[in-house]
Amino acid sequence: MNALAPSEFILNEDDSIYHLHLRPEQIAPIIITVGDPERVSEVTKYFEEIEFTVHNREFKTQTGTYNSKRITVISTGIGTDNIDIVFNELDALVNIDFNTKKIKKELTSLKIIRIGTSGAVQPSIAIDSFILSGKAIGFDALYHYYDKAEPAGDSFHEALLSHLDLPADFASPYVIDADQELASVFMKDDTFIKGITATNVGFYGPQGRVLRLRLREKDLMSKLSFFDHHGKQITNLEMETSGIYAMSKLLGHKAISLNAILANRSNGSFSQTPLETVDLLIQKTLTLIASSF
Ligand SMILES: O=P(O)(O)O[C@H]1O[C@H](CO)[C@@H](O)[C@H]1O
Ligand SMILES: O=c1cc[nH]c(=O)[nH]1
Repeated sequence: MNALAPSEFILNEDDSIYHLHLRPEQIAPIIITVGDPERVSEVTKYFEEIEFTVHNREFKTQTGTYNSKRITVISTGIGTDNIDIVFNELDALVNIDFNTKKIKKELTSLKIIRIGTSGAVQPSIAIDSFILSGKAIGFDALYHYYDKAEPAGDSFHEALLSHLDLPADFASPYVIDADQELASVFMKDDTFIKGITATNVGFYGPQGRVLRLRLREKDLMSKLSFFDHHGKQITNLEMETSGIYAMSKLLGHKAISLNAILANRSNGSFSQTPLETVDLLIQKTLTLIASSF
């Protein structure tokens, strides 16, 4: 194959990749993603060693060692548009040769774990609990831009589309599963609830929040909470998981998303201890990584 053109595979003057500002040797095989750049050091404060800190725009990265395992922690900022950048560039860091600018023959598969915050849509899900997204429903359009082998008719997806019956000018929601192997490692800890996560394209209107603007699809939140396909219900809302699952599936990486439930939209409540809840999820995640990989 030809070398990738400088307009497609973009390197900075120091030969780091365009947005993340990272070089291939700076990436570990285990990646933790967080939304908030401030959360990166909340994870790495538990590391024995931090090799470096690189920060460009919303993308802050630290690689270090926890319990002798090399781990990279990176912030994605908010939204699946950022996920497109982070995942293409993380993949390029391991699967494109930075000298020849060609795709490597032997591809590397990363283990990727998101530690995020989220709002529950079912009344039974307690504030400050933890959900592992077994499936993600993408209300964003990211997955539609990439060529893929279409899955054979999935009855869950078909039932969801017909239940939601969205206007034709909304993106058509897509559904992608978590990596089963990684999910089973984390489900060994019975504090995780296995859920179905809706990833929305905004925090306000797209998640049914009304401040000053009125909504077009006024009953979208109740449609999400009442959807039931043979006992499978949508549990929570956030803004990155579908993109993470889509890009990981397309690129051959293994991903799971862990959600600290800070809001419950069905009863209007919000966590009294958001920082402590996220910290507990961080500690649980690091312990499971250390004991399982
Ligand atoms: O806490 P993070 O990881 O950013 O996740 C959630 O919080 C943000 C909204 O407040 C969105 O990014 C949503 O996905
Ligand atoms: O309600 C919530 C809480 C956290 N993150 C979201 O995207 N929504």
